[in-house]
Amino acid sequence: MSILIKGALLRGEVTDILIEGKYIREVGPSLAVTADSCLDGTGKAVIPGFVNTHTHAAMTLFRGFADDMPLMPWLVEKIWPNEAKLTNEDVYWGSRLACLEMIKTGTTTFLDMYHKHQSTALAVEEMGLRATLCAVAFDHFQPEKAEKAKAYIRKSFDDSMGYSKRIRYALGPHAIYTVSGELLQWLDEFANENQLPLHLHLSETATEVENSIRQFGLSPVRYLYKLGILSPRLILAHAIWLDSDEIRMLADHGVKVVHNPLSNMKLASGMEFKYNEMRDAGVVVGLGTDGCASSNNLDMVEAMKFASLLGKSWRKDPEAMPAGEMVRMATANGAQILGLNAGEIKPGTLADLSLINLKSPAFTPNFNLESNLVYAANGSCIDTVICDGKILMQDARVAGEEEILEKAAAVAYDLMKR
Ligand SMILES: CSC[C@H]1O[C@@H](n2cnc3c(O)ncnc32)[C@H](O)[C@@H]1O
Ligand SMILES: [Zn+2]
Repeated sequence: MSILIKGALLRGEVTDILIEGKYIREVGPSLAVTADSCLDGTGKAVIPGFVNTHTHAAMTLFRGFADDMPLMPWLVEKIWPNEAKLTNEDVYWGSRLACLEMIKTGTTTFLDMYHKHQSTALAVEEMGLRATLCAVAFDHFQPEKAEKAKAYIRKSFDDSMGYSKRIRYALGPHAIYTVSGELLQWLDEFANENQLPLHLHLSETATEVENSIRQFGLSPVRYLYKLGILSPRLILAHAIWLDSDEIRMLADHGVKVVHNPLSNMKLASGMEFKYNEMRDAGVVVGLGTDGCASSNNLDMVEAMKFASLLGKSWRKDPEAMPAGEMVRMATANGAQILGLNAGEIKPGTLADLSLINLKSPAFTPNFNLESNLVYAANGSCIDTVICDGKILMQDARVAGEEEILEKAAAVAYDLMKR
């Protein structure tokens, strides 16, 4: 199967793009080739698909359910009691809704940490996206729960899941306040043996850091260092409350970090994400939305804008976090974090890309595409999405979207009544 995109704007030039199978084969002006199908790129710009490197897809079911609260009361009083009631069917429809929202806003890949990840896998398989899905682990410092968590992880990776290569797996210990050091070390060893990423919430709030010092005698990154689990496989979400030595330790061990500006702002977890310091130290930083119960949507265009404006504001520096770096954080950096040959439009990379409709106020005039994308637009500018060489959305329409909206709303209302 081949697709020819004709006459789209790429890095300021009118360009053709030939996709063959899963890959971008050729990029250039007026390609003299034929293809099975042709997309008219006139009045459109092509960008790499966004890589959302931290979310909880099925939390779409909790959108608008528990707003205006700080992290721990929000989790303990509102979210966890309802997550305890989730069925596979709930997670499946919540994940289908998340995939729909991601496709409509130009995301082609996501890193997910959520319960019943096999149901998310089914949704991702059907919706055509690419994802790395964490098998999650909690033990709340109780040895019998740690044994159950280990058995769950072993079983998850024994079962042959039989999905396409678009779906990969990872381990998702929730946080250092819900997972014991012993279980974290076991998971790290399992991740090492099976070449899996390990994804963890860390240093999200000042209280988490204070508690870590009280409980373990060390700040969170130093605690992970002592446990011996800082490694290039480790992907940290949030990582707001870090000092300069901790940033150095992350860089030295090749640890990756994901910035979640909307959730950090809405839960008032912290503003001072030290992007410049991490970038300068050599830490690869990706961008995430977090789940819809804390960021309320999965729009990576909005996340780029919030990341940039928040970074400029707290530093009192308008030069901080410029648009071009935000686009890289949301695309190439995310692909690098997940070990994917994607995130750039060039021959040989995976055909994961979007077309922006430029015929809109946000892109008029279009002196600078990245500026308009980050500072003026939102995810509704996306017209066409291709993932793994397949068209998932054309003319801003995704097949079956009405049914997904209907079913996801029904399971969300039913969950709250249970
Ligand atoms: C291990 S399943 C994922 C778990 O994480 C919870 N969660 C969602 N957002 C956050 C956040 O910002 N910090 C910590 N934990 C979060 C989610 O509700 C699931 O229980
Ligand atoms: Zn999270």
